[in-house]
Amino acid sequence: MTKKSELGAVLATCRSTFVMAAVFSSVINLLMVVPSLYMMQVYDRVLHSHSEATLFMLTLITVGLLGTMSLLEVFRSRILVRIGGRLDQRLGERVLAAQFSGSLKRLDGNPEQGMRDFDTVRQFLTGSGIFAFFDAPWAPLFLAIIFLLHPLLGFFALAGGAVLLVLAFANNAVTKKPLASAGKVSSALSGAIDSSMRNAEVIEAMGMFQNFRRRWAVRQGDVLRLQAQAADRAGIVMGLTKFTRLLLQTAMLGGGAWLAIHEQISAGCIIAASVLMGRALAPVEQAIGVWKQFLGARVSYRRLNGLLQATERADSRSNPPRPEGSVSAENIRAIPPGRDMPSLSDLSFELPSGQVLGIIGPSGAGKSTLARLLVGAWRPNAGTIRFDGSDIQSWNAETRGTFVGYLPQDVELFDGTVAENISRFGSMDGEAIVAAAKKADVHDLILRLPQGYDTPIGRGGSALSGGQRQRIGLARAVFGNPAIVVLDEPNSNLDDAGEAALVHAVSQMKADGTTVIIISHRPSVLSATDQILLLEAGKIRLFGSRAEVLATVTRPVVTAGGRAGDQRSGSHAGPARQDGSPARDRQTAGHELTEQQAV
Ligand SMILES: Nc1ncnc2c1ncn2[C@@H]1O[C@H](COP(=O)(O)OP(=O)(O)OP(=O)(O)O)[C@@H](O)[C@H]1O
Repeated sequence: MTKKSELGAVLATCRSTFVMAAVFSSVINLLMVVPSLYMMQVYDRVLHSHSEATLFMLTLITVGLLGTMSLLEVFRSRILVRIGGRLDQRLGERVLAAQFSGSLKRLDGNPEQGMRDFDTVRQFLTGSGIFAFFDAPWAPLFLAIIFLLHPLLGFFALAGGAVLLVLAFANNAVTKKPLASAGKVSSALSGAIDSSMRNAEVIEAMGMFQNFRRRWAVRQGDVLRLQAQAADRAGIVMGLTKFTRLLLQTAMLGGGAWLAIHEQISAGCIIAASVLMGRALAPVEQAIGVWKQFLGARVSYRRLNGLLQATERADSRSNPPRPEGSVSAENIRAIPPGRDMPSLSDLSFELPSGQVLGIIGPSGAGKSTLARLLVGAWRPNAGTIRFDGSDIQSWNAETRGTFVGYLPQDVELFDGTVAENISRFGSMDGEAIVAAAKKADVHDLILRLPQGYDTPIGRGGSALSGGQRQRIGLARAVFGNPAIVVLDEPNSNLDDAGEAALVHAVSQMKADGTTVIIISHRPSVLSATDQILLLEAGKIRLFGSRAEVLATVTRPVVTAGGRAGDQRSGSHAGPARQDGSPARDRQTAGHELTEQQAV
């Protein structure tokens, strides 16, 4: 299976079910020919024989045939439902994974759409709309039979089909624009509602609800106006379509009667031609009804194919053995999604296994960006992050997660219990969960929660305080004794006790030989580090042992004087600069570190 045709290949595996549905369609359509011609005979015979018994018998047989056809239609629908099941089984999880990975990479074209696109394609393939495509190939047969009955009737049916087609295109043309605009406004609106629901507390606290309501009402008004415009236009075309169909049927009966009066056809032919024309035009009518659905499904199919192509399958990596924990960054350059300027450039450093590295630097220096790169959440635009010499991308995320712990700046716990969150929603190994909680020094805190480890924490961890979330997030990061742990400002919400617990946890990890990378400005936390890396404007300003870096960073109070300006150039990555430009160093880190704070 090539990556390019992944979706097509899965659909191909559904081919047998499609074929069965098509076979049933053929039988139904063939059966349709039989009763029509049969009814022709019935009426001719009855008209000649005047026998009520014959009429009764033949009518019964015709009803039997029509009943069989309806049963086959039921089977046809059931087959399509099976296709839906197969699609789900084969593709559903893959699409979900592609959507996740596409969102992570912030792929163009809204990867969040992935599952919705999948549903659209599936609904079309398994809905009644697809019957139009099964039935359409039979329309020429019905037309041909009408032609055989009488060429005039054949031309009439053909012209009727053409008129219906024109109406279908007209319907599409007049509704396309307002519907597209309504869709755009409506999806922006639902995004805005989502965001206001997430920030409901801010809205309440600052009395912003009425403003939001007014904004919503204006945009919703636009959606309704555009939808009404499309519906009005579609209504006119639908009305015209209905009228045309009735006109065609009546005209066919009238035309048939006229031909019968002139003895060109038998009376039974009138009935047969009318039934056959109904059947020939049915797919055209059906197609009119589902045309929009078809176009939507086609757009979704293409978008989904693009998403599947852009996101590789998770199991294609080499997955080297679990690393000891040495970390290196080589010439890293990282441009955040949607930006032109790099947040990090020319960044290289090496950290031996088991060391604790502190990363400091002013706001926007690129610390969180570096953290995301180090755990593989983002990929560098150039350069490589390695664990024990292997590119971290050579592990798939699931394997990498077994030896990497990460506590992001926004902790992000998920809906579930405390235990589920700590175990990362994996196997509920009670011992490992408690061990992680103890390592993060949060065990006692958890026991004090209403249901201990089974306490549900609500969406986003809303049932917990900021500090509690952060400490449980730390337990999640150290769950399973990872070899490398990256903590992004793990103490931003912690009180003194929490911070002491954090320092204790870091010391314990260090004792266990875990490599810890910790972004923080607090001296108490930095006291646990072996090395410190000072980032400034996306570049390494200083990198070296804690004592050296902190000495350089905090020296300026004594020496700042007139040296600030002339020392500004020449900063580059490397070990702690003994010739550092103190005033500048002071400037870069001084917002966060004072000489009193520094250890
Ligand atoms: N998801 C993102 N999308 C776009 N730009 C981003 C994103 N994340 C970070 N950036 C940009 O990258 C730069 C570095 O941001 P980063 O969050 O890494 O800084 P930081 O040093 O962690 O700052 P802080 O100490 O305030 O958390 C900033 O200019 C920021 O605007």
